[in-house]
Amino acid sequence: MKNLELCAVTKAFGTNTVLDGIDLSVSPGEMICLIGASGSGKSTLLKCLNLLEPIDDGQILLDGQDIAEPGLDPQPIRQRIGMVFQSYNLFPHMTALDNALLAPRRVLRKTRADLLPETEALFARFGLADRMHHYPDQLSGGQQQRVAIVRALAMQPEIMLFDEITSALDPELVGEVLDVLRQLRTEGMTMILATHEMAFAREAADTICFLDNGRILEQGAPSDIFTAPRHARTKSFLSRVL
Ligand SMILES: Nc1ncnc2c1ncn2[C@@H]1O[C@H](COP(=O)(O)OP(=O)(O)OP(=O)(O)O)[C@@H](O)[C@H]1O
Repeated sequence: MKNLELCAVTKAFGTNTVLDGIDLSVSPGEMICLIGASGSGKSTLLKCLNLLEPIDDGQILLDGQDIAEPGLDPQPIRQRIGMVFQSYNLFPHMTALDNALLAPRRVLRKTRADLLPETEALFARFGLADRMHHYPDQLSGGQQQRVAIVRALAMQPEIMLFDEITSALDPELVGEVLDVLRQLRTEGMTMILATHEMAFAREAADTICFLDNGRILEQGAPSDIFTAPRHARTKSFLSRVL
């Protein structure tokens, strides 16, 4: 059973068609890397899945339910599909722990005491046990991004979306954030990420989707896409970035 299915998803900003009939099936535990040139629609696709952008046509089926139907309350869906952005967006006046507790307290309506054991365990799992009580400006960029991931995981999502989460980091901090993704993958989290980290995509993804002008031009195992791309445009993109 596929748990997320996109059928002919279309999205335009004015006359600019940014997603042009995207079909994509996402299996439980699968890691999909979206690759493609700047402006090809990767971020917009992730935002549509998180209901931050409405789609114009098509369906987004989560366990068979069309979550893109106008008028649906996005909140319960966002609980199930978490998203992490390039900018960590942590509240500067709150500790890392309080940042992570905020949404579950409000949305899941659980008390701090109820949430503490599992949230502390999340910090520990991602090597942040000694940083929980620090404020964002006391943390490195890599640590802040890992806190942002922990904050999203605290909502116990079934699917995680990551939008260029290492792009703002100094090169020496990228590895620690990619390690979190590797760990989530071994734990069976379903993930879709937009990334320019080709080496990581090649090593860690189950499926690579190459986006070109709002279309998935080709998709497949990294070994196929990276070694024998079928389309000239994929080839040309890879020759520029590898
Ligand atoms: N809110 C918006 N309003 C108007 N146009 C937008 C908006 N968001 C994105 N676009 C346009 O949609 C297209 C796709 O942008 P998108 O950010 O999805 O690409 P991307 O593949 O993620 O690029 P990058 O790798 O640079 O992040 C671009 O032409 C962009 O200018």
